[in-house]
Amino acid sequence: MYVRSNIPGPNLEQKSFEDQFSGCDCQPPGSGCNSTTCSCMRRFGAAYDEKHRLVDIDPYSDAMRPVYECNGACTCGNDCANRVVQHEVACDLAVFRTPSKGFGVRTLQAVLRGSFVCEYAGEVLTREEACRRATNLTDADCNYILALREHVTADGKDHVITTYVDPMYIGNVGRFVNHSCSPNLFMVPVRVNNDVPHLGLFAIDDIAAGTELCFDYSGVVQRPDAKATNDHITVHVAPTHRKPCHCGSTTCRQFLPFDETLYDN
Ligand SMILES: C[S@@+](CC[C@H](N)C(=O)[O-])C[C@H]1O[C@@H](n2cnc3c(N)ncnc32)[C@H](O)[C@@H]1O
Repeated sequence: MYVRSNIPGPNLEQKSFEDQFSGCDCQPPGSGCNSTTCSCMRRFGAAYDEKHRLVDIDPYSDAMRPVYECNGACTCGNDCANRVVQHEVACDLAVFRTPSKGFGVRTLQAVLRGSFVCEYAGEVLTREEACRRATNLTDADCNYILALREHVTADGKDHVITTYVDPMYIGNVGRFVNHSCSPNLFMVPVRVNNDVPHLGLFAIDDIAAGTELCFDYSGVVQRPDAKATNDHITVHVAPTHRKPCHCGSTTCRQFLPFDETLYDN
């Protein structure tokens, strides 16, 4: 089943997915939203430039400021520059059959660095449901479950917020985006109406029309000059769970990233 954006999976309340944030009172046309006057942008600054591209991109850093877009309670209107991921798929994409990775996605148009491409949308799962589904997969199945971990500091303490998204049964085109050890997309959690993040995929660099789109499933983007290494891959997992990677990159780590926490309950 197709969804534009994340929806609650079993045992998750619809309420958390409804409008919860208050809005700005900036006025259209052109919204007038900017990081000085707009209450949505004032906290963390402008995330996007006037061409709707992410500013301050550093896909290789594991620290990035949160992205909060204008939302349903704002008066600025749909043309506001602080609304990007909520507009869904942003360029012409085609799903195609790859030689060794199942289906994949390619862009039919050139994509500029920092541009939003599409969301990785699906059912948001509890940890228990994510583990149950992961454990039921056979080695031949595609694994679509993505665990996003956000490290935040609040009240002087460090917290990890984990969001499990599964587009296997219910999702959008993002479910067909394959892994690469030298990706051209990276994932940014973006919040719009509530605390449930949208998993936005953005271009790391300019991408030519016809290119396959991929992101690094580990959530860590290696610098282009990095040497191939398996260091970050947990070695004590059952080898049957580890799938060979066919990304073809010269810095390929040979196996797809594997999240053992989905198998340890
Ligand atoms: C999110 S799905 C991607 C879409 C999938 N290829 C399909 O046909 O629906 C993830 C699955 O795709 C396959 N896959 C993705 N990237 C791959 C890669 N670099 N090498 C081999 N298989 C890959 C694996 O089976 C993985 O579990």
